[in-house]
Amino acid sequence: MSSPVDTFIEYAEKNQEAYIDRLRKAVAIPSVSGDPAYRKEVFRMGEFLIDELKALGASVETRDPGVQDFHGTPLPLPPIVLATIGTDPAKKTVLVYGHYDVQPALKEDGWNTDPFELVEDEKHRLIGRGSSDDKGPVLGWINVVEAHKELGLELPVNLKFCLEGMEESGSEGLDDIIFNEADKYFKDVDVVSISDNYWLGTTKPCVTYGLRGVSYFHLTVKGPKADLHSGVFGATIHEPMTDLFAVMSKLVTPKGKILIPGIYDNVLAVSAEEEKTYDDLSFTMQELHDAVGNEINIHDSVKDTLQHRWRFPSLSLHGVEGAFYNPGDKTVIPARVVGKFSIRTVPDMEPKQITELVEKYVNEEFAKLGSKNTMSISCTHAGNHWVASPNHWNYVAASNAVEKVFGVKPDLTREGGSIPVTLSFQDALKKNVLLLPMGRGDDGAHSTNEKLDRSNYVSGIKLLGTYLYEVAEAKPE
Ligand SMILES: C[C@H](N)C(=O)N[C@@H](Cc1c[nH]cn1)C(=O)O
Ligand SMILES: [Zn+2]
Ligand SMILES: [Zn+2]
Repeated sequence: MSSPVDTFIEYAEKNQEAYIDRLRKAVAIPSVSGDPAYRKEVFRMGEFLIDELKALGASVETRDPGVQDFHGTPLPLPPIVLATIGTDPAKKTVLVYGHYDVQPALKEDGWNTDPFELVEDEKHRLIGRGSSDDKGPVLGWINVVEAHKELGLELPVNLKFCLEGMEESGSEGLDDIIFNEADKYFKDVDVVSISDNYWLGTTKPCVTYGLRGVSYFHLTVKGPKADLHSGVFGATIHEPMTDLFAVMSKLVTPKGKILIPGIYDNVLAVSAEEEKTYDDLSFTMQELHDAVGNEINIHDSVKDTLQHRWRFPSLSLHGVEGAFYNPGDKTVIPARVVGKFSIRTVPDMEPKQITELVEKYVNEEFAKLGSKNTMSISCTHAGNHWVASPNHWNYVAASNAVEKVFGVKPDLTREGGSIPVTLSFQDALKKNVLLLPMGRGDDGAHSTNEKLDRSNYVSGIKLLGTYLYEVAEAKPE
C-alpha cells in the first residue's frame, strides 16, 4: 500500500487540470494593489481565497489593516486573511504566508496576450499576471489541502494561513497585525514557510534563506500651475522634468554604483566562508542572458552577478508619473513630475539612515541646479532585509522534500527581491522562516508575459505537500 505522501503525490499529478482552472480563475481577478482603480479587485481576490478556504473546511478570520493615505485620498486596505486547518496539539503547526495582490499589467506594456487571462502556450507555460508571483504558489498550498480532503487523508501538520493583499505596495498595516497576533492567532506556530520567490535558474530547485530589503522613494518636482506649450515657454522657465532628470541622473551610474554618499558604509563584508557558498550553485551566465532576453550583463562571472543580486545594494529607476509617454509627439512641458526609484538594501543597512542619506543628497543636488521649481522627496515604503539560519530543521525538512520530489539536492540561495514581512514573522514569532519557491528564475515576475511552467506548478504542489510531511517527521533540536 502507498504511503500517504505517495498517494498525495499521485493524486496531484492526476489533478493538474483542476489546479490550472483554479489558477485561471485567480489570474482573471486583476488584484493590482498599486493602482487605486483596482482596489475593489484586490478585495474581490481576498473574497475568492476566503471562499476557497471555507469550502475546504478551513476556519477563516480576517483582520482589517485600516486605511491607506493615497496622496491625500483615503483608500481601504484589503483584509489580511487568516485561515486555520487543524488544531491538533500532537501535531506541529506550519504558518504559510503569501500575497494575493499583483503588480500592474497592461496589454500595451508588451504582453502577447491579455495579462489577466491565463493562457497555456505550446511550451506548457501558464502565462498571466500573478501566475508565478504569487497566485500560483498561494493556490499551491490550497491545492495541497484540497487533495488531502478529496483523498480522505489527514494533513500531517496543523496549517495556518496568513494572506495579504498589499505585498507589492509595502505591506501596509501587516506588521502591526503580526506583532499584535504573535501570542494570539500565531501562538502555536512552529515554523513559517513562504513560497514567493523563484529558483535561481530554470532547472534546479532551491531553498532560500535571505532577502534584500527595499526602500521606495518618490521625488516630486513642480513649478508651473498647469502643463505648458514648449514652443511658447521652452527656455523661458525652469522645467520640472529637466530638473527631475538632472537629479535622478546623479543617483546611480550606468554600471550600478550608487552615488549617494555613505550608502555603502554599513554593508557587511562578504566573509571568506560565505565566498565559498557561491562555488557550487547551478547557475550560468547563459541562464542570466536567457532570463533577461539579451547579453547586457554588467558583471562577467556568476559569483559577481549573484553577489550584486544578494549581498550588495542596488538602486533602480522605475518611472516618471506625470510625464508624457504615449505614442506620438506631444510638445508639452509637464507641470508636475514624480520620479520613482528604489534601493534594495542588505545587512547591516538601516532603512531610517538610508532615507536620511537619500533626502540629504537629493536636496543638495537639487540646490546645485539653481532652479526656482520646488522639489520634495518622500520614502513611500521601506521593508527590511532578512537572513535566516539555513541549518534549522525547517530547512532540512524542505531540502528532504525537494530531494523526494525532484531527485536532487536543492541549491541554497538568497534572493535579490524583497518580502517586507519575512523579518517581522521572524522577530515577532521568534520562529524559523523558510522560503520554498515554486517558479523559475525566468518567470518574468513583475514583467510582461509573466509565466509559471505547468511542470513547476504541479511539482510545486507536490513539493509543498511533501514538505509538510517532512516537517511532521522532523526532530526539532
Ligand atoms: C519577491 C516577491 N515576490 C516580490 O516580488 N516582492 C516585491 C515587494 C515589493 C516591495 N515594494 C514593492 N514591491 C519586490 O521585491 O519588488
Ligand atoms: Zn512581486
Ligand atoms: Zn511576490
